[in-house]
Amino acid sequence: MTEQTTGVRLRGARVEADGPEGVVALLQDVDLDLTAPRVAVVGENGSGKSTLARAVAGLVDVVAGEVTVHGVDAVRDVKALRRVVGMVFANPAAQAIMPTVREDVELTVKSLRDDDGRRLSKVDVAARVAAALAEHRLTELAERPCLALSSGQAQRLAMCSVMAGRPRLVIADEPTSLLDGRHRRIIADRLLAADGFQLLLVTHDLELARACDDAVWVHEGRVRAVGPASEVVDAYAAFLDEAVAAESAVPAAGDPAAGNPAGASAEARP
Ligand SMILES: Nc1ncnc2c1ncn2[C@@H]1O[C@H](COP(=O)(O)OP(=O)(O)OP(=O)(O)O)[C@@H](O)[C@H]1O
Repeated sequence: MTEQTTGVRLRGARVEADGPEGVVALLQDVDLDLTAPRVAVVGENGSGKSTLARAVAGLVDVVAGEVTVHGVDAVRDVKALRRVVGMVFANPAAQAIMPTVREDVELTVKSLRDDDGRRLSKVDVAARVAAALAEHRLTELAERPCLALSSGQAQRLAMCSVMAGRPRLVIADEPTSLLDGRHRRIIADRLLAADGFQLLLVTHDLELARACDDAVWVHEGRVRAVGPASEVVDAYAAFLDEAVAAESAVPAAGDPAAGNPAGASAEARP
């Protein structure tokens, strides 16, 4: 068997969880070959996007099938997987490990090795940490305790610490959800540059998803569509529009606007 050494490959992947009525599949029959530099993952709440991201990151048990990430068997060799994958979680507060911003980035940089497999010198580490902090507009916050960061600052730190590890695959789960417009642009541009890494971007931000090369639409734990981002995102957006239209056509109890085409749209109602 030839091994795919770039990109992400899944074959028949299945993830399960224990539900009140027994085992349920959170993901099933997932076959994907993701080789584009930037791949968006879209889908409704609870469809399985984060589960897919976590399966690729080796953070959930894949009970059946194969997952290969840049040549690494993600199901059986999680230690090797750690060297090629960096993941930014939807909840950045859970991500910082060290007491201060600088130390958190430093921890990642210290794990790097030079081309000969040697540890980096102290001078090198300090220079790379300073560059990473500057790139993510965190220099002024370098000595701040991680626990004192605002949620948007914590999201930027999470991104900075992951990027500083120079992973071949960056998995970002809603990386801009907590950011103001300026920082959303900065982080989005950095991610979409996909400079030296492949990006797997889980997002509800369809503008961001469209800016990727390819997209995967996850629906009820299965891949509903995969292909060029503009096509997949357009299909998903049309599905959402239809779902909203169908819902607003059904009168809800105590809601006089429901079902009235001249009334408030579903989005406009609280
Ligand atoms: N450990 C678990 N045990 C049981 N069910 C789980 C578990 N983890 C996730 N789920 C369920 O699996 C489904 C998919 O969850 P997932 O977080 O992957 O969705 P998502 O597409 O990322 O959603 P969102 O857009 O809301 O973040 C959801 O119904 C969720 O409740």
